[in-house]
Amino acid sequence: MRPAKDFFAPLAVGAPAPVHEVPARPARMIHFFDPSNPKMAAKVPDMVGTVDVLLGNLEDAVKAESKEAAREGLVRIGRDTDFGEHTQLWTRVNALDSPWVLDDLTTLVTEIGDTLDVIMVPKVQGPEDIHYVDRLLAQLEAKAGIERPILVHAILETARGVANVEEICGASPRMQGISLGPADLAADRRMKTTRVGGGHPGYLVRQDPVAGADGTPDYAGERPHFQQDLWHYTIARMVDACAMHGIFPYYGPFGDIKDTVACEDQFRNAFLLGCVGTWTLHPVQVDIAKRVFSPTAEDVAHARRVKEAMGDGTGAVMLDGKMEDDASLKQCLVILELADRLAATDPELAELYAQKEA
Ligand SMILES: CCC(=O)SCCNC(=O)CCNC(=O)[C@H](O)C(C)(C)COP(=O)(O)OP(=O)(O)OC[C@H]1O[C@@H](n2cnc3c(N)ncnc32)[C@H](O)[C@@H]1OP(=O)(O)O
Ligand SMILES: O=CC(=O)O
Ligand SMILES: [Mg+2]
Repeated sequence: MRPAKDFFAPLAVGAPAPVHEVPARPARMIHFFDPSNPKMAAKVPDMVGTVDVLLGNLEDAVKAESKEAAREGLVRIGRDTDFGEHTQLWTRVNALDSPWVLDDLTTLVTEIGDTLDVIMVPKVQGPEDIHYVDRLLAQLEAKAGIERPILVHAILETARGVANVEEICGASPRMQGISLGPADLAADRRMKTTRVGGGHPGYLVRQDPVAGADGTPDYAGERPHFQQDLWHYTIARMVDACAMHGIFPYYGPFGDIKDTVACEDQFRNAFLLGCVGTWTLHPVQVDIAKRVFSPTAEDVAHARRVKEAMGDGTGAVMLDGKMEDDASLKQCLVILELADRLAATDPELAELYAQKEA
């Protein structure tokens, strides 16, 4: 165990000092692209300013024969693209047990380390994986003369990772956040869904049978049933672990690209539970993520009214027939803080929230 006094010490001579607080930069959508795919790569410059995060993916979904081309493509994109003030560049490197990850980390940090904000590490099993990446990044940062630490984001996609999620979140001051990886997690847990995220029509609860004419339960009769969320437990656990450690939770992939309705539902469930963003795999998912992970103008206006009505923040008041008090004010402050942060980088939202105020 690293004692508290050493937690924020750089892990290599010459490496930048770790951050004490993870910067709360908007990351409503982490937009995945394959840097080895010329069509997708060509779209990156035009996406700057339209998405919060562009992520050059090197892991799953990139063919083995294209791993090197993807790495080189990302280096080119990192060097040649102006990401502006508000779009971050992240990468997802290959898994720690793969033959590619050492070259991914070495190449990316030394070639474009000053442009990369966050490195997403897949299939994290426990804090030991983060410790390995932490020390290696410090050595590479020192070698490359990088002045601010590159942050680390873990994907929660193994049963062992879920069991260790609190320790993973607290493993390093580099930890920026965690994403749910429902596809690998389903496989690792031996769940019986073949979908990439989202619900399943078989996972449901059904209303009790009503009594038939003879007073006994009519098991064959019409009984409403409701599909449940397969991912609720894991997302809730991830949100608690992240909140406890002051880092950020994210929903991951929603693979049914054509089902934009269910995608929006899944994103909104994650938003309501505390996630700050999601992955977007296709351009069609970007606006959905932007809409869902930005508070509505109505929510912001309501939060402002509660804040106003609560005066010094203590006591209880009635507003529109509902009780508001110190705790509900805190809920409203979460919305207002998020709205202010997003409005600072998104002029459309700034205008929307200001209009509602007027
Ligand atoms: C499940 C576990 C995980 O690890 S999920 C994370 C890994 N997976 C990914 O990163 C997948 C990323 N997305 C993709 O590969 C593609 O979007 C997939 C799903 C294959 C669909 O591609 P495609 O059949 O070309 O779609 P399309 O014809 O509707 O595309 C229209 C135009 O948009 C482009 N496009 C597609 N996806 C992206 C993207 N992520 N970023 C930027 N551009 C994208 C396509 O190239 C196509 O362009 P054009 O109009 O032909 O010039
Ligand atoms: O990497 C993501 C997943 O769902 O697996
Ligand atoms: Mg995965």
